Amino acid sequence: MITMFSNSKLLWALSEVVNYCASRTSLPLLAVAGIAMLVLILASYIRETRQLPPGPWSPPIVGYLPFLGVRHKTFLELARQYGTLFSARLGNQLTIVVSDYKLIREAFRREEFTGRPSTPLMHTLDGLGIINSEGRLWKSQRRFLHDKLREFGMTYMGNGKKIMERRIKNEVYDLIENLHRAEGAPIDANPLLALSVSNVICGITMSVRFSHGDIRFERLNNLIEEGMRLFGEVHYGEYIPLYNYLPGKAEAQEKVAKNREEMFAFYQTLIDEHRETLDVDKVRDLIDVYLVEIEKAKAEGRAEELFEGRDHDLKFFTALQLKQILGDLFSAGMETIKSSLLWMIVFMLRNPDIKRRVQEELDVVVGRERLPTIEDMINLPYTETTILETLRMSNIVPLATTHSPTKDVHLNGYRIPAGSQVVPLINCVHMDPNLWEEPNKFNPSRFIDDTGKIRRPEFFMPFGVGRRMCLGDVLARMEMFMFFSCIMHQFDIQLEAGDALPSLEGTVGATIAPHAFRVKFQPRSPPVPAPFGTDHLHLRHVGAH
Ligand code: HEM
Repeated sequence: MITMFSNSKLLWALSEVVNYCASRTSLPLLAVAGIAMLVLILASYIRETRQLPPGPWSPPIVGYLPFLGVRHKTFLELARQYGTLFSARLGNQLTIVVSDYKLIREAFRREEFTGRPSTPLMHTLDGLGIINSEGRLWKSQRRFLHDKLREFGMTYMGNGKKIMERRIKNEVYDLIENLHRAEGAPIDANPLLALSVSNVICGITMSVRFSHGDIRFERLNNLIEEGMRLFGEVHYGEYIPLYNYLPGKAEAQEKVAKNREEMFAFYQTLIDEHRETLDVDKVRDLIDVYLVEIEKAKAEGRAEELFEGRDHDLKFFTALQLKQILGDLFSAGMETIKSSLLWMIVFMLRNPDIKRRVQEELDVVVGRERLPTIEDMINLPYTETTILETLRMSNIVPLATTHSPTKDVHLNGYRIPAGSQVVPLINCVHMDPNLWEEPNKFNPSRFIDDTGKIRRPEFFMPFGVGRRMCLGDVLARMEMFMFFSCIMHQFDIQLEAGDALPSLEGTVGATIAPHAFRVKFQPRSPPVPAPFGTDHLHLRHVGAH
């Protein structure tokens, strides 16, 4: 406690008095000095707590954790009670929740809010990668990835758009072929979407595509799913470190580390293969991009400085940072798109009028002779706003990622201490009746202005905002448009007679995804000649067929 308040000269002087009295064994003086010190500590604690945003009372040690339930829902309730900026102690972590869109924008544009909280999970990941890194490593990696991913087509500008469209189109055509195979019978679309969406991101990062029924893909997916479940199990340990020592919890933690090792072994095989065939003048994917950087740094004798000197495995050619980047992009780029597409299907099943309007727009603008392309996006405002409305209502990442101030800062008159966890409550912004008319109604037209153009209000923030906003938003928008428009163009999606409408309550995991449901993909007539039998660039199939 004394070290906690070491900046207070008065406390320091008092502690000197206590030490002096203790050395002279002057008991009455010692008691008085001790009490004075306790009073000062208490006063200082109260003063500091008073400067924090208001929030619910909570017991010591566990804080508000026992009452937390489903985090984004509980936070919504607390925001209604304590306002747009509130604080709550969760175990040993102070959490600050922001639900006013202007405050979220104000905070997240500031450099100080780009830190990540220091929790046991963050330590497992060694602060490497892009999602969990911070400081100089994050800054340099974010700039590097931003530039390199643009070169691979993650841009709306120039030739890049065409490159990316070609990648996505191939996966869309494969998906359509696979959906046709179901011959209109009810299916769970989840695994097929997971495969197609994974192939897009794995193509960009590792030149790998998986086939339907591929055991390596199933294993990777199982590892990710198990990772999510295990993360749920050790979740309290993020707030109460001793929790991880309870029976069963240490094993769960060990399993998290083991799964990560297995995934990294998979990436390592691919990295080794890339290294053997590397042509520095002909980079194929993100692995090559990193290998070229690493080779360059080695040749210039600055390998130790690469990645801010954090990747201690570089000298063993195992490139830990590269593996964490591959893992980050795979997990961030797969689950999000897949869940969003599943929600689009759910909303279409629940709103047949809107489904018909989307199909009419596609038929008029694209016609029945070909499939939609990225070029059509600008002429398909109703299709595009149906995607935006899905993002608004599904809130698949309701709490974005947790930020942590790198130093004490002030926001809206309150003190936000360094190291606290700052959470933007995006679901609150997206469902606020003061910002959206009838927020519970699925209405794509709310994104269309009087001139028929698409408008994106500044309180629409599915990709987060500020310096750490989503790095893959351009890819995400292209993918969602291509997959959704082509599915809607080719199929009429329907429920099996007697099946209940899929619920709007999602399953909380890495994203909020719809509960499992079955849907029929009825080919639309007249049949569309699709350019199937696709060209898969230079991608390599891995695993068994
Ligand atoms: C519908 C699809 C997606 C949604 C809704 C989404 C949403 C988000 C959100 C809310 C954040 C956190 C922003 C913050 O905390 O300030 C984020 C971060 C991130 N996203 Fe996405 N995302 C999507 C797709 C993608 C894709 C396809 C990629 C892959 C390239 C990707 C890569 C990332 C990365 C790397 C970060 C961390 C950025 C950083 O820490 O600097 N996301 N995303």
